[in-house]
Amino acid sequence: MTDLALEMARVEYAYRRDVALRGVSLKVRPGEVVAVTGPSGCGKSTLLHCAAGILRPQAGTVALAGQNLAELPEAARTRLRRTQAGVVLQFGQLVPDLSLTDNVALPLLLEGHERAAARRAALEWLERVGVAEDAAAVPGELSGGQNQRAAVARALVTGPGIVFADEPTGSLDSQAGEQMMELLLSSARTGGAALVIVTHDNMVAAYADREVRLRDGIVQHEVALA
Ligand SMILES: Nc1ncnc2c1ncn2[C@@H]1O[C@H](COP(=O)(O)OP(=O)(O)OP(=O)(O)O)[C@@H](O)[C@H]1O
Repeated sequence: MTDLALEMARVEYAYRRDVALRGVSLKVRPGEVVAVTGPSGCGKSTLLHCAAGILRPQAGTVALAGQNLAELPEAARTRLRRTQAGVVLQFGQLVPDLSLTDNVALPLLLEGHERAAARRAALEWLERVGVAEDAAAVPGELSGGQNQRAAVARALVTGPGIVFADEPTGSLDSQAGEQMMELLLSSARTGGAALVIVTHDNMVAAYADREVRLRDGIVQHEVALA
């Protein structure tokens, strides 16, 4: 049996006063593309951060590649998160002082890969996402779209089983947004990764196999689109 890329069961998460998730369950199969939609404040980003192991839910479970995050010791959990879950945020969130190559190599270096090999792998991904000629530039010298492309390369360089993207087209115009979606989908396919995209954008949801709509911290409905 193939493990699910992601399995969330009855996940609850509250910030100090705000209850953001009230028992969310979600299964994502390997290679599947899921859009998470819903009104502002319904818990989409919180769901994504719990799924990617960035936030720890107060109740419920999250498993990546069949491994329950809560049952792992801290180091193994960090490692699983780094190697199994790629994350792309709205503004790329690259390290400003590092070149694109070093930004993309970073997750591999953190995993103990040798520097030359990490940089080679980073360059290969920068080439795939179409910004190889900017490899030596730092993020401040490049456009939002170029930085987003590098962020996609960084999310995929470790060969994760799943990529989480939070409003990946939010800072782009509609044409650049569509190019970003094509890139995310083709990159996920090349890397064999599932893709979970949090979005307000109907255009983005149209690329998904399934739409999961949240409302007030629970799944309101799921629709198969493919
Ligand atoms: N860091 C935080 N501290 C306190 N409350 C927060 C924090 N982040 C989110 N919240 C609250 O949790 C709830 C869910 O927020 P979340 O950002 O997950 O929703 P969202 O659907 O992603 O919203 P948007 O579409 O506007 O980005 C909201 O009520 C929000 O105000």
